[in-house]
Amino acid sequence: MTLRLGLTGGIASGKSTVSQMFADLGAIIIDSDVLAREVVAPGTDGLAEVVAAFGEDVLTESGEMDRAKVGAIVFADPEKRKVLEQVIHPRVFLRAIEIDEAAGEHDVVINDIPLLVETNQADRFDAVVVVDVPTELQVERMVRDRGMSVEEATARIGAQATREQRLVVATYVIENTGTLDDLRTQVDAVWAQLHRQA
Ligand SMILES: CC(C)(COP(=O)(O)OP(=O)(O)OC[C@H]1O[C@@H](n2cnc3c(N)ncnc32)[C@H](O)[C@@H]1O)[C@@H](O)C(=O)NCCC(=O)NCCS
Ligand SMILES: Nc1ncnc2c1ncn2[C@@H]1O[C@H](COP(=O)(O)OP(=O)(O)OP(=O)(O)O)[C@@H](O)[C@H]1O
Repeated sequence: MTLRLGLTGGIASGKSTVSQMFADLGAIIIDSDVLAREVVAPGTDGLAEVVAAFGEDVLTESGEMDRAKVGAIVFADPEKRKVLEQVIHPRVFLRAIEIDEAAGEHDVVINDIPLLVETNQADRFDAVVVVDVPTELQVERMVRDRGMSVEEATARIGAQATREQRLVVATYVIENTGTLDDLRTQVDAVWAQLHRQA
């Protein structure tokens, strides 16, 4: 039986790092952030819809979506964020299902979905893994690694579900407050439990 997992957590909680650790153990990863880029790549109907909604100004000179510009617009205005999500989310969902359905019978498929709770997807998985970190650590990582201001980092966190809302749907919680070795120990433990569950 294919085992289907949802993996979620707040921005900069460590989802991609955890995904990579599961991939090293043999899981197939479906990364929603990657799909969200593919569905607005140049030449897609997704990008055409973004331009129809936000104007040609959100394109770079080479015709790509200017992510910094769109980010500045949508994280300052929830209505505009909704417009962007209405273009991107259904397309990401369909692509994820397609990839998921192609998985083999013995595979563990991990769907890395930052907005799993916000988009109400917990029920479609056999288990949900939540990567949990204190908000201050999220801000610290975004400022240190992504050149964001504290205000920008706080705006992104404010656009997401709370830690508590995510913990409600968690089958497994991974606390990412220690070292990468601590993180790997927890990933290994979840992997072992999943195989007992299967
Ligand atoms: C606004 C955009 C252009 C900013 O691009 P940028 O390259 O700066 O960020 P990136 O896409 O790498 O996202 C980084 C993180 O931001 C957070 N985030 C992204 N979109 C959203 C959103 N709509 N609401 C809340 N948080 C979000 C997620 O934690 C995500 O992991 C981009 O995030 C986007 O297209 N968002 C809408 C699609 C979406 O909801 N993606 C997230 C899951 S599918
Ligand atoms: N335990 C840890 N110790 C030190 N650095 C870490 C740890 N976990 C993650 N990081 C670092 O924190 C940053 C954020 O991690 P990562 O990219 O995995 O988060 P994410 O949840 O996937 O982010 P996003 O929501 O933007 O997709 C990365 O630079 C990563 O290397």
